[in-house]
Amino acid sequence: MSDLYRVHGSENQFYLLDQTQLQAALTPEEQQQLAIELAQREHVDGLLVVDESDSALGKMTVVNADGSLAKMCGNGLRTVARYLSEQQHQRDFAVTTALKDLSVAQQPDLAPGVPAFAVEIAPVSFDPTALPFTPALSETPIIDQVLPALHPSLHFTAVAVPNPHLIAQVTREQMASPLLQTLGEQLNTSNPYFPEGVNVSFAVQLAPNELFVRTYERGVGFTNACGTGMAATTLALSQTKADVAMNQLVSVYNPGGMVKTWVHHDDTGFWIDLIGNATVMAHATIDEDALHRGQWRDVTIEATPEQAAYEQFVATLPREF
Ligand SMILES: N[C@@H](CCC[C@H](N)C(=O)O)C(=O)O
Repeated sequence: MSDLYRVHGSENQFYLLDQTQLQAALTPEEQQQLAIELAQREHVDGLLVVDESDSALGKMTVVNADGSLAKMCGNGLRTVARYLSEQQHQRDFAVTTALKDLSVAQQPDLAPGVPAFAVEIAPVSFDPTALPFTPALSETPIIDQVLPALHPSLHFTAVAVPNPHLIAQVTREQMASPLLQTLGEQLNTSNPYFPEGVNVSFAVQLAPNELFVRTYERGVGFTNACGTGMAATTLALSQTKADVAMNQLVSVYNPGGMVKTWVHHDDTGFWIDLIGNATVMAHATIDEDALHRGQWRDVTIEATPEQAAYEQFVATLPREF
């Protein structure tokens, strides 16, 4: 039998599979099939696959709900960090991701029974080829720019962290409107601007260094929270809005809870710390052959007490959305 864990960061939910514990690793096609099956049957946002790494404590691969691969996942990385930390008894280490080994570190619990981790979000690029977006949208980096092809007045910033994000600060009315869904769907189906799709985030400023962010994710659709989206949004607004500061903690609320972000900059460029919960909701056991066939059948799922603790924590948040 093999073990999987249902995990979440800010209710961005995944199944986590440690391939090093299997008799045979899943092929990329099998991982893709399994992610699609899990999204359909268990309504999670994707699959996090843990492998061995030559240069870090472990390696994370992110497979979206539609089977596409993601270059990074901030909420997912916190849960992988917790898994590796408990497995290998370390608190401060690195995890290999698609483009870079990223630093992760255990943090004080957010509340009783709510473990937390900080993860590095990097590398960061505003270069059109890094997202990528086409000259039909803009020939230069998009920073606080009106894009008439997308909307007559919103100011957008596009940044890869390294997965692609398009961000706009909006009013509460715009946040409540269907605009985010319309843009998210337009830019994540065949379109002349973002050939590989893009995560689209809207942000409302609640107070200085306090944001509410909602994201329509590439390969998924609406999520409760997108960790890289909240990190990218803090970075984008810290460059263009006086009310979001670099080198300070920023609170980012989302439909699934809240995280803290911190934007850094030095000679090498930008990076962002993302701090939030890493919750294990359930432990699942399944026959390894079924996993290889992408069949989520005859599974035993046992819930942990952690979700109740998380919901109690969220109930204490001063939420306006
Ligand atoms: N939810 C994630 C981001 C997952 C990847 C995204 N769907 C993509 O394809 O870029 C996060 O917490 O960062």
